[in-house]
Amino acid sequence: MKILVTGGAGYIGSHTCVELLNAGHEIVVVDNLSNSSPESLRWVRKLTGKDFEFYQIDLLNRQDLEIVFKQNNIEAVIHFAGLKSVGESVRLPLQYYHNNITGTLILCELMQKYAVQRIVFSSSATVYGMSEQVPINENSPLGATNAYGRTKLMIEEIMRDLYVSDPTWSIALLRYFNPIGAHGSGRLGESPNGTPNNLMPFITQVAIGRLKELKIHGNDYPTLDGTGVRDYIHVVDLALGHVKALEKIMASTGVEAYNLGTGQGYSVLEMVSTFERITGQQIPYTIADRRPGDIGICFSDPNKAERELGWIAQRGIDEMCLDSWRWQSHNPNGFQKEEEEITV
Ligand SMILES: NC(=O)c1ccc[n+]([C@@H]2O[C@H](COP(=O)([O-])OP(=O)(O)OC[C@H]3O[C@@H](n4cnc5c(N)ncnc54)[C@H](O)[C@@H]3O)[C@@H](O)[C@H]2O)c1
Ligand SMILES: O=c1ccn([C@@H]2O[C@H](COP(=O)(O)OP(=O)(O)O[C@H]3O[C@H](CO)[C@H](O)[C@H](O)[C@H]3O)[C@@H](O)[C@H]2O)c(=O)[nH]1
Repeated sequence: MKILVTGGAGYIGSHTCVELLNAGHEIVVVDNLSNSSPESLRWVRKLTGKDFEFYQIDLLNRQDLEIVFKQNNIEAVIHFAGLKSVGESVRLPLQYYHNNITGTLILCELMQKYAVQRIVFSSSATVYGMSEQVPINENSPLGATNAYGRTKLMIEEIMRDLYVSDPTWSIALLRYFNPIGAHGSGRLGESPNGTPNNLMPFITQVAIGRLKELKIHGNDYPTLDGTGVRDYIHVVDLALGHVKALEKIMASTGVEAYNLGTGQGYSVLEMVSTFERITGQQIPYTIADRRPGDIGICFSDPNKAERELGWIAQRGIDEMCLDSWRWQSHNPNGFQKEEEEITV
């Protein structure tokens, strides 16, 4: 029996593949490589010493995806595949709705057809919208401020309807806070296309000299130093959360949302000074205007995941910064090939 990992070549997916294989699961990966490189899967194999099947397939192609279900004995799905850029989703809403929602519908239809009724879905803290009440627990009000966030909310609702229609489904909706960091080997990490939107890849690209300076988006929020506060979580902890969620959905039916965060908030300036202290690199910055749509403070109450999944984030902010930097310094251009010469 195998676990189907959609979007398994991506940032969080590839780290989760490592932890699934390390935990003794067999996997099969589907990814269209629209935002990733097959290099990540090569490293997953190398780091774990285990092999698995990879299908370069688009979820929107029902015929191709059905072949995966026919050729493999799948017992559960971890569904990462989706487009994730907030700004792009505002410009290209139809593309986001089509890819994320239609892709999920096709996946779930095939799951139903092949009686695979267990799924772990990549949701996001973005489903809490502009909520300024912290810590945020799973019962906090939901809302979306952009098309990307709305796809996550809609998919959560679709999954709830699916469970109502058939209570043999078992579904975990994992609401990630801010994943950063990289595999401790420095061989797997986040490899954004173009200029990064998110804080940590921006910081590491300043440190490596690809970008000149960080622009801090606002220093007039009601936080300790005025800059935005977020709940950063190490991607390996996040990956381990998927292994725990998988165990949970294998053992029971239902549909449940879980926050995956540390429960601790750090400001942008705290992130910059921690990164500088841990890596010895200087991060020049300027203060710019607030970024439209940003909130001041966002951090999780992660207790439900601890209680019900037996999961708790172990890695602190120092390790997150160090691992992000190790990845970036080993791979100055991400997965864009120059590292080919590097030997392990
Ligand atoms: N990284 C974050 O900050 C964050 C936060 C919250 C939620 N999430 C969600 O977690 C999931 C994984 O995020 P990530 O950071 O690893 O992103 P990523 O872009 O690195 O990974 C997503 C993968 O899905 C693939 N993909 C996209 N559309 C596809 C399709 N139609 N068919 C097949 N493959 C497709 C991409 O090629 C990519 O490899 C996404 O659903 C994202 O929305 C991410
Ligand atoms: O160049 C930058 C980038 C970010 N920031 C600040 O750094 C903090 C974190 O910003 P990110 O863009 O890294 O993360 P967000 O919390 O804004 O958003 C991310 O996490 C959300 C979940 O909380 C959603 O999943 C969303 O899709 C994802 O991009 C914010 O205060 C932001 O204003 C800067 O100052 N400069």
